[in-house]
Amino acid sequence: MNILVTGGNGQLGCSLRKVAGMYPQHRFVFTDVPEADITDRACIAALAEKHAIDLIVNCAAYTAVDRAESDAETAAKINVQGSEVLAGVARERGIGLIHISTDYVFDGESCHPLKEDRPTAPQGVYGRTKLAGEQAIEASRCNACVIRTAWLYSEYGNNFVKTMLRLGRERDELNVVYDQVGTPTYATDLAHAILRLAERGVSGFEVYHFSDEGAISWYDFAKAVFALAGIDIRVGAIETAAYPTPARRPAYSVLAKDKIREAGVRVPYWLDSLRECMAILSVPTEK
Ligand SMILES: NC(=O)C1=CN([C@@H]2O[C@H](COP(=O)(O)OP(=O)(O)OC[C@H]3O[C@@H](n4cnc5c(N)ncnc54)[C@H](OP(=O)(O)O)[C@@H]3O)[C@@H](O)[C@H]2O)C=CC1
Ligand SMILES: Cc1cn([C@H]2C[C@H](O)[C@@H](COP(=O)(O)OP(=O)(O)O[C@H]3O[C@@H](C)C(=O)[C@@H](O)[C@H]3O)O2)c(=O)[nH]c1=O
Repeated sequence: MNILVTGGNGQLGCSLRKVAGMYPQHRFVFTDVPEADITDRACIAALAEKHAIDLIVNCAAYTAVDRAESDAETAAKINVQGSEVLAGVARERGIGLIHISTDYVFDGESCHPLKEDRPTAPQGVYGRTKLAGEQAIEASRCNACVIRTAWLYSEYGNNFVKTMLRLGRERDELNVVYDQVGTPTYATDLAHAILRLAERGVSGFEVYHFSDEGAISWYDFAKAVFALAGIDIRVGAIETAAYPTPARRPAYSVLAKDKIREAGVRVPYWLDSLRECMAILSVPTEK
């Protein structure tokens, strides 16, 4: 398959680049804003034509959850219009689209793992624009698969693990919320999940949930990062009210993985994957 990856310089895009060599049967075309702005339909259509693309994997998004609250227009342009453009090109050319969405489409009121058909109710601009992106793809009637994931981290880009490592070097103590529960996802695991679904073929419109396995709070996640990194820091467990942010976040967003597991996707335990990522992060990289 010829696979066009958009948002290829983000953390998921970089993770796909890392694993691409393990899938020599496919030819990957990695792009980001300069070569393929997903809001530019002519550009995406031309790339699809030039590289005889069979499948688009969209890793591009506006992911600044708090900033989105005061920059809804940009968030909507990328997360909604961008999705519409990709779906339009996929529909026109009869090719597939794998699109990534988020646990933040849910309100967090459940206390059971969330299945794909659970009613959505995003609490902030980021979640609302991601949900509208999903809906635009479904409405286009292209062959598409939406994978909702959560708490993504990796050795690339910006994420909670790297923030904790930075704060751990700078401070002696830190407070982290313990009343928001979810599951971290190593972007490498998601990259493999995407390619597994790609190989099964994308037809109709399907939503899948994928995160790593388990359920923890951000506090537990921070503690695990510090323990694995050997960082000695006092970490206070606080409630969300004590850590005010512009965007509201779901209190519970553990995703049920039964459907994606039935599709043949492996779901690693969150701590095993965190160990894998931390081993890479602590290896000094050459300039
Ligand atoms: N990060 C997380 O915790 C989670 C992410 N997700 C979803 O997973 C997907 C991947 O996220 P992640 O890798 O973390 O995101 P990143 O923010 O790391 O990467 C997104 C990439 O998209 C690029 N981009 C932005 N606008 C455009 C555009 N108009 N055209 C093309 N590329 C563009 C960004 O470029 P630039 O940096 O220059 O803006 C960046 O390289 C997203 O759909 C996100 O919503 C879901 C759950 C959790
Ligand atoms: C840095 C920090 C954060 N927190 C809290 C704030 C928040 O409730 C929680 C997570 O913090 P962050 O802002 O790093 O994470 P956030 O940007 O909310 O992460 C989200 O990103 C988007 C893109 C998604 O799709 C989600 O799945 C999720 O991964 O931890 C603390 O309590 N103490 C701290 O020192």
